[in-house]
Amino acid sequence: MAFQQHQLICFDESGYIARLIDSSEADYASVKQAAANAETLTELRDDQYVLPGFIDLHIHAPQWPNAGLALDRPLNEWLDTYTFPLEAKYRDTDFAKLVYADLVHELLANGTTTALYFGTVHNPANLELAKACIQNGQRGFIGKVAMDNPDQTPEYYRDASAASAVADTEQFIQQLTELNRTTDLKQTPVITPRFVPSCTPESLAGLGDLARKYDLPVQSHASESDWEDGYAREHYHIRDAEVLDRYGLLTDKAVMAHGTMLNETDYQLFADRQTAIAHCPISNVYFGNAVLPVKRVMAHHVKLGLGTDISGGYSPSLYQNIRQAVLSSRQLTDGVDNQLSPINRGVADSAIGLRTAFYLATVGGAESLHLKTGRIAPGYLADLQVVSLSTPIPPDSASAIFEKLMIQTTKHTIDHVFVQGKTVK
Ligand SMILES: Nc1nc2[nH]cnc2c(=O)[nH]1
Repeated sequence: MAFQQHQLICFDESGYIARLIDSSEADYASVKQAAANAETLTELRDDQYVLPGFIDLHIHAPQWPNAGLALDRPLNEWLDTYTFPLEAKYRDTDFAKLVYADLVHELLANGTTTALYFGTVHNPANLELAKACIQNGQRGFIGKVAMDNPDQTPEYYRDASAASAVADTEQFIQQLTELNRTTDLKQTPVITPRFVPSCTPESLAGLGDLARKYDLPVQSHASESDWEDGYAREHYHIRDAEVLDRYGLLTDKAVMAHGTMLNETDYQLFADRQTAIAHCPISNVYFGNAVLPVKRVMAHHVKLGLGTDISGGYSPSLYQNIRQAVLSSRQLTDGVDNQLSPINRGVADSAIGLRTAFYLATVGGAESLHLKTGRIAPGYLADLQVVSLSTPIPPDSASAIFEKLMIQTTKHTIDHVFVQGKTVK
């Protein structure tokens, strides 16, 4: 990660970064003047900094109205009590339109330029999410949620059968392909079995086939909580990750959320399949039953990004999740039971720093989605955020500026956001 001062970042017509021009280069002044003349120059103040836009690698769009509410039950009870009743409301497309416009706007305001979304079972509502992304200027990866297991889903909110879960997923792929003809900001359909407990073996198999047929990304949850981890062992007699793999769902374009209870064998499987994990550190405090050992996962060369997991996580800000990723990793290192001796209390050498957490929110997410974004470099998408740092005494080094930005940025100090070269905030 490098800090550069007084550079021009030039965008091309397709929204990519064409060139970075240092102030020592011969044409710096002339290129800057030409941009000023064409009224395409954005000039920054001394207290403003450019960062790559963030990639939210796991978010449930329909749960936005519940963000900050109802986190008092374990995962399976929380789904039944709070989450499924809310998601069922998206059969009303007007309700979906209202919520999704607000959510996409909020994420962009927080510097999130790409998001990997779970929708609901309802395709008209999922299409509204895609339209909200296009209208507000965000790159969305969007999944029609598949959940057809009558033992684990309520009658009022489930796919009627495995066949209809798969057919509706295929319909959504086609609908999004059609919608994409109207825009340069392509929205990507994602194969989305909710998680192993919500699905029958038949729907998991059908969705694995669709992922292969269309070569599309896949998203689901993996070994989040003792309960989910135990469900696979009880019902399939293998581990959760192995169930997903059995049905062709661990691909190099797959992103599995949480993974807090994955073991070393699972990490190796993820690495072999080049499947990514979406780390959701705020949500994991509530439902994860453990801290994801980010360093250990990265040592296995598993791709890893950062997600808000609205509304299991309460904040739409990846800055907040960057901070929590660091905090949780420090508690993992030290341990939390003060009755134990320091040597037995934690998992040594688990702490990560802000740079690693920032990497997850940018490059880690981008690589998980095979996107040329997350870096400020020629050939990368111009997905950027301009943040300001108000401080009476300016920090005296690039690393101090970076640290303060990571800890103190709120949506109110994010001044501009660009997606694919276009201003969206
Ligand atoms: N955190 C979280 N975990 C899940 N597992 C299955 N569905 C969900 C969900 O909506 N949120």
